[in-house]
Amino acid sequence: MVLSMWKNLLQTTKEKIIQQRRMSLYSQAHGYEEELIKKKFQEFAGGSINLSKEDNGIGILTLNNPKLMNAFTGTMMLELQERVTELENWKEGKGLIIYGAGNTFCSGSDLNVVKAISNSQDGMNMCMFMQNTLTRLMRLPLISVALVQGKAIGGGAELTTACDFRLMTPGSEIRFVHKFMGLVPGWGGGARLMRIVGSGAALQLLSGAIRVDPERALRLGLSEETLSSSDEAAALEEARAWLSQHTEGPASVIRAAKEVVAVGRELPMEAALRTEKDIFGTLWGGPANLQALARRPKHK
Ligand SMILES: CC[C@H](C(=O)O)C(=O)SCCNC(=O)CCNC(=O)[C@H](O)C(C)(C)COP(=O)(O)OP(=O)(O)OC[C@H]1O[C@@H](n2cnc3c(N)ncnc32)[C@H](O)[C@@H]1OP(=O)(O)O
Repeated sequence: MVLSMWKNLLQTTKEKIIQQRRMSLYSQAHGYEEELIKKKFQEFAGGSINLSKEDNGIGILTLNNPKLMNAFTGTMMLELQERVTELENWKEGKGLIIYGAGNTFCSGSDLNVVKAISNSQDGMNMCMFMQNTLTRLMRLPLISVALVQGKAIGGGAELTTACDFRLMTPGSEIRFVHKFMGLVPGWGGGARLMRIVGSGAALQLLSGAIRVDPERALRLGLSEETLSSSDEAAALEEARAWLSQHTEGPASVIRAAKEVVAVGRELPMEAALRTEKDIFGTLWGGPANLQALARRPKHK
């Protein structure tokens, strides 16, 4: 009787944590009209967002619009939301690599779309749609990596900040060009950049639209490593190898490690501690814990 009660409590705790983390940032209460903007996005087709979920728990998400440097069309924004929902429901997932087709990352919104939605209502709905989607991406219980080859420009630069880590190839560049558009980041990239590199560096990168090459990115803590190859296939293999050192082990444990850091990143201290306690409770005495105790591992 006690065991089944314990299992039910654990399942409820897990579901509670997941549900809380999945709630969208914006709803109608914020004036957000999701169905309206989704309908508008449908008018701007082109490109795709492809997701491959592998048996080893690593997902590969490809931004696929190489003719336009992987700029986001309207349907690509819709597909990104669909892929994030798929990833939220992938219980075996441990890691995610996001990269662009054609040896370049992403040049932000398709400027043809930007021109067509330059009115306030559409612009604000696009902003809230992409902030909702990228916040959910950031909160996925997977360790995520943006593999930056070529250019990550504007919204593309913002997308890199929604990942836990960035890996860059020689000659690649992250650049927040928003000021040249008479804008500031709208996909949440300003708030996330500040938390990654600090307010001073974030303000310099935004106000100066500074070209961040791999060396500068390492200095700022914006990139973890500069890969050795610029070639698409080789760079992807290097990124897989880098990620695999962080995703080896049971999915339940890897996913919980990301959750603990994600709540620590976002919640006030006492709420983060209480949520960490809940996450700890989902693992204590669980299969991975009991198997480890049976093995009595030595960490020499
Ligand atoms: C909140 C996000 C924000 C918003 O939504 O308001 C944005 O992200 S706005 C968009 C910000 N992005 C840009 O301003 C990037 C514009 N593009 C470039 O600066 C360059 O294309 C660059 C640096 C990415 C690459 O330059 P390169 O010389 O290597 O290539 P091309 O410029 O010849 O580009 C090839 C081809 O792609 C088209 N292209 C590139 N980026 C976009 C884009 N964002 N939207 C639409 N089309 C884009 C470019 O026009 C070329 O096509 P072609 O038919 O040959 O002219």
